[in-house]
Amino acid sequence: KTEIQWWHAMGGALGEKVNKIAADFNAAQDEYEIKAVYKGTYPETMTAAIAAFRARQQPHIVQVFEVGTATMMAAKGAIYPVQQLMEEAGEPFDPDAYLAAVTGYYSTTDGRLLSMPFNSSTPVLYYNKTAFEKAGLDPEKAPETWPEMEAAAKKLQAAGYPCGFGTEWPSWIQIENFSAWHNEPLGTLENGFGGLGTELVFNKTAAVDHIAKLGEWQQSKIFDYGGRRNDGNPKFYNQQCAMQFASSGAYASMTANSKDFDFGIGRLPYWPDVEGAPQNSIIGGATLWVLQGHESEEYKGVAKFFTYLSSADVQAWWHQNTGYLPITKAAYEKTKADGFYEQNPGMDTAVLQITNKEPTANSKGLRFGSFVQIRDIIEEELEAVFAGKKGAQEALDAAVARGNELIRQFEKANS
Ligand SMILES: O=P(O)(O)OC[C@H](O)CO
Repeated sequence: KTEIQWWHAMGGALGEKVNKIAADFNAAQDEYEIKAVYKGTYPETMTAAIAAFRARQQPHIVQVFEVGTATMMAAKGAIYPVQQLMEEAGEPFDPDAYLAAVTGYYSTTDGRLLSMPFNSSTPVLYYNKTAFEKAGLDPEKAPETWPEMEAAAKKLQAAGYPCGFGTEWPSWIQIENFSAWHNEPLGTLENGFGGLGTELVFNKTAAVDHIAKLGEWQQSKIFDYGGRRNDGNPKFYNQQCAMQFASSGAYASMTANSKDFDFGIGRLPYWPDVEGAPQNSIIGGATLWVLQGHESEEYKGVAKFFTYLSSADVQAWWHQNTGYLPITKAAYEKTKADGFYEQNPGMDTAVLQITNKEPTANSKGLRFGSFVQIRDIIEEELEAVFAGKKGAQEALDAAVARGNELIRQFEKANS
């Protein structure tokens, strides 16, 4: 059998599901063997793949989170664009079968898909329904605005919960998606889609007041910071925080870890005084990038695997079991026809939220060079606010200045 290496960043409950997809593909045919290998967090997996490429030990497929897109695009000799791969492997492929919000993020300006859609997500609000009942809140209704969030958090604290809400992925949810949802720019030139000359501007938008509020709320634990990536989720699992912002793709681990209470899923709240809000949220999660340097027979196997992975059955199963978006129109239609959303209220929140309105220049996604490093900078500055060391304006000014420096370096290296 021809072996194909797939490096991924899906641990825990998600890792088991990735292994099942690989095992099912391996059992469904006898020419190719997919070896799924867990390489750690998203940043660790991306770094490992870059190092492996330099040492000529690269896998065929690597899962890269959405903020690595501009960096991967710039690594021209290292990547094998998927649309080209599918054509050269003679594999039937229709980019229009995927949701526009997903293909738009991962295509060149002339509409050619670069990486394979797989696990796209968007942030949502998970809330403890049992806690809502105890606090006299309606367990069937999530707070819709930030003032409603504050009021709900205070009631939950009065009912004995130490913290109102926490957040996963602080920059992704509280800055990047916050900006799109409020139709505010993160940067110029359509958030970087319009060219490498872009610059960050989120120190001049509604994001400043929002981060100031989070800093203020941290004092009374209406909001309680729990760390980067998904490090804060245990505070929700152990019922310290009664609400948690997290990826729609956190659903599998939410289900596995929330045995003692029921949870509901709501949309991201918005500030009613910001015109245009709520707009639409943007996708996160990851796609599968194919790396150069392997045999054409192996790439045929990669193409066959991608066809399998994108089939309505596999995608609908993945979506329904993980909370990641149904990335093809067929998987979405199948899920509706299955009656899944009636049986699982809230599981359509993510797809409704990314399609809430026609995307604007501020809400179709972001494409900034070195954004993996910029996100670290943003989170470092946010942590200074939450620790009471800096004001929101000062911290976001610093994040923008430091981020723009990296963007200028990236522009120089790639033009
Ligand atoms: O937890 P995920 O897979 O939805 O990813 C969240 C962020 O988009 C990662 O950059």
